[in-house]
Amino acid sequence: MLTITREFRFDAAHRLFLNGLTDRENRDIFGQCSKLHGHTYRLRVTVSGRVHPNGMILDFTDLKQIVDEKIIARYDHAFLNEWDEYRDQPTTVENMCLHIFKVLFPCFEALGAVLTRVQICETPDAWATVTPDV
Ligand SMILES: Nc1nc2c(c(=O)[nH]1)N=C([C@H](O)[C@H](O)COP(=O)(O)OP(=O)(O)OP(=O)(O)O)CN2
Ligand SMILES: [Zn+2]
Repeated sequence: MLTITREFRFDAAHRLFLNGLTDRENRDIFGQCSKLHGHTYRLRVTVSGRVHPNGMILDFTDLKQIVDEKIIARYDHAFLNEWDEYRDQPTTVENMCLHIFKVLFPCFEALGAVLTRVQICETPDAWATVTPDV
């Protein structure tokens, strides 16, 4: 399969916790990550589709515009826990990937491309990846 990928970066703060638990209980589960801290996240977005006569699946500029508008504008320099999508679930890279995939999929579908992978790196050596169900 032929795909194209663009990488984005955003800085955001978060803390990992479960609603309804005490600070002590959250600290037992999430350790230091239950305290407020931040990351420079790297987000990789991959799409596939047919190669158009211009030689492109999708212009990287259009890909960037969509991701900037739908994701980066909301998440860069944000406190992630404040967003509705994380009201009832922790701001792990797993949940972030699942949410971003859900948001972006229809945007690329409207342009005739298929979102095939979303990957978020929280640190240089820890990340999550989501691909569509087959
Ligand atoms: N499966 C997941 N595990 C963890 C996540 C996650 O999103 N998914 N997130 C965190 C925290 O956000 C934490 O900030 C991760 O930072 P990290 O530096 O990796 O923390 P560590 O203590 O594990 O690494 P050190 O290199 O020892 O500082 C935690 N887990
Ligand atoms: Zn963290």
